[in-house]
Amino acid sequence: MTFTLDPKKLRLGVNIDHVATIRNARGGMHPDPMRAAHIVEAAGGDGITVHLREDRRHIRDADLDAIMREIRLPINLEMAATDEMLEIALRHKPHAACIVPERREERTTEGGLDAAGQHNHLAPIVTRLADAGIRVSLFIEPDARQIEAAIRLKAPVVEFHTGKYAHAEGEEREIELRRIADAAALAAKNGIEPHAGHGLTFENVQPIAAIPHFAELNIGHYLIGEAIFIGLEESVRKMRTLMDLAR
Ligand SMILES: CC(=O)[C@@H](O)[C@H](O)COP(=O)(O)O
Ligand SMILES: NCC(=O)COP(=O)(O)O
Repeated sequence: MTFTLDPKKLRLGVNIDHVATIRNARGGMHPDPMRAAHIVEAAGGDGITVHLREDRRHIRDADLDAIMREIRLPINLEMAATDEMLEIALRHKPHAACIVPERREERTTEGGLDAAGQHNHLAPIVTRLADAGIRVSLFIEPDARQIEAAIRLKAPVVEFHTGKYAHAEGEEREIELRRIADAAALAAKNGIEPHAGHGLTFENVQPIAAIPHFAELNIGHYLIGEAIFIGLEESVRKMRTLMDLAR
């Protein structure tokens, strides 16, 4: 399926991985990530993000099959740069594939991809995804060296890892925010569409959403956590409103 994206809109991609985390804690089918994807669609989310981890700790292959079959929103598949994940992406042909670093023992994605250090490994993967019509994104740190590597790799999109910003406070947070804003400007100047994500919440999203170059934010863990208290529809709608107010 092809999508026409509104260049003026800051899109909200909702990462539904952690619905599967809760399901997997007990086995069985509840709560179903597909139901979450349908609610996101109804609540005004612009896309669904899933990270099919190598260890399948949350989203599994059958979830991806169902999402690709039934959901009418653009799907952003986060994937490690491995042969297995490349084969899965080429089989499903999602709207976008975001290449992320993965370490089996990490609790969550701890930083950006070393696109500069892994050029030779990443180049054929980026090319094969792009040749299949998949919009390739690289999940990188907001760092000029990594943006230059993305330019060399001809990636049309980068997603800046906002984890350091999300965990910082006071002056340190301001420094991280400036780093992200400068990186977004540099990417945009070089024809790369900047996205951002990781660790974003109702409290910290607005300064990121206010950065004019950003076209998309991908947010998951917090939205699913808040859904326990206010419902998923309200959680997505509230994030959407905060993002719109920041623009
Ligand atoms: C790349 C990234 O930031 C997302 O994949 C998100 O963090 C998903 O959750 P896990 O890190 O728990 O897989
Ligand atoms: N790429 C970031 C993402 O998909 C969501 O990260 P988080 O909001 O779950 O931390």
